[in-house]
Amino acid sequence: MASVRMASPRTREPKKPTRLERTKVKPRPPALLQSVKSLPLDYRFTGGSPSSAESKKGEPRFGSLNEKEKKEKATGEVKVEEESPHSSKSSSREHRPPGEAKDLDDAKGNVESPYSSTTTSREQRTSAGDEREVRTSSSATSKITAISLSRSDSNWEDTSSYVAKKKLQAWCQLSNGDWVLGTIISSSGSESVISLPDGEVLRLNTESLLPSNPEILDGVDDLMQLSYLHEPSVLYNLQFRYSKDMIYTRAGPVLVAINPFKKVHLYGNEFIEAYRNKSVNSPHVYAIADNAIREMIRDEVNQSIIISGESGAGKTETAKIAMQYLAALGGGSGIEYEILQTNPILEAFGNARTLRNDNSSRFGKLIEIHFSVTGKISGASIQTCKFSLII
Ligand SMILES: Nc1ncnc2c1ncn2[C@@H]1O[C@H](COP(=O)(O)OP(=O)(O)OP(=O)(O)O)[C@@H](O)[C@H]1O
Repeated sequence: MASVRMASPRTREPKKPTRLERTKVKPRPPALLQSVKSLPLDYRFTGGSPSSAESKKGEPRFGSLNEKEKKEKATGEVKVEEESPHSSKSSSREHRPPGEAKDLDDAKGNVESPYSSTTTSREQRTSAGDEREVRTSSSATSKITAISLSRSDSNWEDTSSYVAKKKLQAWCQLSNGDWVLGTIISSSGSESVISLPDGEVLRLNTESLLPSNPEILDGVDDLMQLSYLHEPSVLYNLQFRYSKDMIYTRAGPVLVAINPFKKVHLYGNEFIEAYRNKSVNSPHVYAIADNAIREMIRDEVNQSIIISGESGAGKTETAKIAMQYLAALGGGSGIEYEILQTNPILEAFGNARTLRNDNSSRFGKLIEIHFSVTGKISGASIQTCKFSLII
């Protein structure tokens, strides 16, 4: 027996998007990046890894690009649990990544994607089985708190000094919390003079500057690839990708998703086939679901996918997307269609409009999808629960 569990619990969150507005990340000079609000000053982010933004030839492309951008470059059970404690954080920038968006353009037949939110996923394994957690958070205005790093705890002093001496670009945080990428003009002693994109020149403590990653790392699909992992670098990378409709980014085993609040060409049969055939390796919910079902069949161990995030982050939609993939791979008997059709019924009775989400789930869900030995869906069960926190 094996099972894959998908859960989307809400985490506590402030009532309104406040932190995101505090961090402003400005794109590199050549890039069309816009300043992005980030977490409060007392927050620090640490990112994951880099990944090439460019998609491989022959692979379906993810994310839609405008013309200008184009030019630029067994036996088991699957449990789907959905709750919705609002708690995911994320911030967004208006930087746009080059690679994955192109994949989306090439992908045709993504007619089935009414989704447009961001999500984050994690993978956890237990002795009883594999467990994955997916955290979702609202788009550009959400905050990313999963990875935090305090400056005081970091050892950027030496690096900052080097950056200052080389007159390289560095991140500096303004009094309002916004992050700005500036160019170091000079550095003497503990002070550095930095020029901001808007022409403003500031004299700051050299130690307060954070080194920027080389441009070649802009838009990497895994935050782990970033040379410098700190709040502005993570925010910059996420915003860069988001601007290219690349809403999914890896942070090691975790999948970070930014809610686009619009239709993105990332879903549909063509993408499902692409991930099923392993012809594409871009971060995606499909990839998470694919790994879960493959490991379930291979190891005969139940799998869990946990989706978490604040209200409106896209947990419910992400769960649907994952179920869509599982149904496509394990379907055939027709029961998968019935399972998918439970969503509108549950939402009709259990959803309500809130300040944060017009279609907010007012209950938690644990969906179990059972598979036969051959890997086909044999049944499912859905459990609901109340939320202790109602916003
Ligand atoms: N992948 C996506 N692509 C496009 N839009 C999305 C996507 N995910 C979410 N959205 C949009 O965001 C809205 C909120 O998403 P969703 O209801 O899934 O959030 P939630 O985290 O479940 O919220 P709550 O906890 O309040 O139930 C959706 O109605 C949809 O318009």
